[in-house]
Amino acid sequence: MDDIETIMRTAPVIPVLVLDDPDQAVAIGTALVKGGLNVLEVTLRTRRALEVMTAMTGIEGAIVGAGTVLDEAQLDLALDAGARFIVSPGLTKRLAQAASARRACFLPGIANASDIMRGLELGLNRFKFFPAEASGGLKALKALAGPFGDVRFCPTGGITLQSAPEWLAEEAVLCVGGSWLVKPGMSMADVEAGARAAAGLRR
Ligand SMILES: O=C(O)C(=O)C[C@H](O)[C@H](O)COP(=O)(O)O
Repeated sequence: MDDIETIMRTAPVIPVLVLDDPDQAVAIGTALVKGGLNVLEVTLRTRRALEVMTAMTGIEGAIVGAGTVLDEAQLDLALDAGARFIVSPGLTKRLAQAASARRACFLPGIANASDIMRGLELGLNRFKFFPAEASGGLKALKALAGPFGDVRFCPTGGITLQSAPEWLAEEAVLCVGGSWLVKPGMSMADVEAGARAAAGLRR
């Protein structure tokens, strides 16, 4: 079975994907994996997101999870559609308990010390730091890492290929997430080249 730490350590960058066409999604996912980014977060923000995710689970080498999971119903739908991990922008007790009951690999979002403490009470210590730049950026992450020495993060929100290295240099950061890897109008060659650049970032 997967665990969230292993998934976070698989690649330095997790592409955050907003896709609505399963065929196009498979092409994009294949290009990302070819470029070296194996962990793919499919946000449940589009009408066909679950279908997209299921289609992408067939890509060889891909570890496909669901993002923007806001409640228990979405958690169940995502897991049933083949999600190997679940990302949420925030952390609620109900969602965390449902994820634990289903033994899901769960990466909830936190933005401050109280969020982290709530997560620790629920047995969690791997979090998405979201929205990373808007919540104070690297300065805030460094400050939060002080009192919570065993906690590790995947900062997401406002991060770019240019800013990713300084985040990844932090011991508390296992990977970063970002939507910059796939933007409308990009060719598959562009997606693959962008993935290769991101996959080459050092931690
Ligand atoms: O949909 C979710 O569940 C989210 O948490 C939001 C995404 O992670 C960010 O939108 C990605 O941030 P950008 O790279 O700045 O676009």
